[in-house]
Amino acid sequence: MSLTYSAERQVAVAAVRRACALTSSVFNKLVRNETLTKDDKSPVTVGDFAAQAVVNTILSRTFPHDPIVGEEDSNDLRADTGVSLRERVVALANESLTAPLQPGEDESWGVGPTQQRTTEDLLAAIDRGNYEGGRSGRMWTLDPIDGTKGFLRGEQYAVCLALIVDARVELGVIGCPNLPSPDGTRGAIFVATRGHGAFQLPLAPAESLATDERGERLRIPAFTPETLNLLESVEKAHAKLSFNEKVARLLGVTRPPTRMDSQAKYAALARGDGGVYLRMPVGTGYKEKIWDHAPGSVLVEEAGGIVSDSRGRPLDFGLGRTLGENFGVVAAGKEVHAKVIEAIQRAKEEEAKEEGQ
Ligand SMILES: Nc1ncnc2c1ncn2[C@@H]1O[C@H](COP(=O)(O)O)[C@@H](O)[C@H]1OP(=O)(O)O
Ligand SMILES: [Mg+2]
Ligand SMILES: [Mg+2]
Ligand SMILES: [Mg+2]
Repeated sequence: MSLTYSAERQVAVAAVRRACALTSSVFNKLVRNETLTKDDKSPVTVGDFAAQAVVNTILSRTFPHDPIVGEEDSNDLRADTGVSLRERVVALANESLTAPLQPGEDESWGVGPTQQRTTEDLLAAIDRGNYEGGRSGRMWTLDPIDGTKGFLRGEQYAVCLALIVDARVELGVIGCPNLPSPDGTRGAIFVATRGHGAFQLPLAPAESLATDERGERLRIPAFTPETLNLLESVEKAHAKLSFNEKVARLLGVTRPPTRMDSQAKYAALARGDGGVYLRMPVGTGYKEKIWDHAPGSVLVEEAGGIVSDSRGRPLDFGLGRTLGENFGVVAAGKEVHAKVIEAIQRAKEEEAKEEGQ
């Protein structure tokens, strides 16, 4: 029987919940000059930095020896001579960390409010995320705001955390503050432990909720070509959407794709809102990051699906901070997955013919 990782699950869920509350409140107050552009031209906000400081601080209290592969680092904040960005991050992180005990939190796992931290403590906490990754041992991987562009548009984004042991993802937690539910509310948290299923929990649990709540179990349903549709990026620079169109046609898909930012796509797939997550490289040599796929992959696998690259090879989380040689990502229920891999081959042949003309 596989390990249940109960302590890790409790701590990870609590950390993601606190970070989601933080990012939601930041969005409502965000001003233009609280966003920086990183060297790779992608945006990062005070919310990304503060959420990474909060999650890493919470993880490090219970698991002080676990390394963390986090997306952000503190270099730009330290270099910020205007002080304002840095101080905003510190204030936001402290507000989140010192907030009273939340429903669903269990102090016996070392989860709950902490003391105020200094600026240096919090910058160091962000930099706990600088682990290079690798094939052996335990490590966490964190994307404090996955889909920053979606976050800035007020659309989908996710706070994503996973525990990887010997290159295998054992636990994944995805907080989606803006994901709509059929009952008209917004926000949900998704949790999967390898061998123990995928679950959806309320983002803000009711006061009465027991601390060992398991939530609603998720299973990917069966699809026909009529009910199937693709889940894909909003940003054209992140995935080759013209290729997705070919694959959809070859699969006989008639419904339009659902475009959403972030690993909310994996969450939607796990609960049956869309049948295929397809992400093909745009050809710029960008290497996918482990924090962009680790929690989503265990969630979909535990909901009965398969996650691979576009050639059908498993994603390799043991190569460092990136997925290395994996080419694209395909996630879907078992039957659909095999058909998608086949359709990708045919779409590639079509593309080669078109280019040869
Ligand atoms: N050039 C790129 N190609 C593919 N993905 C990228 C690229 N630049 C950033 N990303 C990351 O892709 C993910 C978003 O993909 P999607 O379009 O599916 O939402 C994010 O993790 C985003 O980082 P970030 O976490 O900084 O938002
Ligand atoms: Mg980013
Ligand atoms: Mg990301
Ligand atoms: Mg991010």
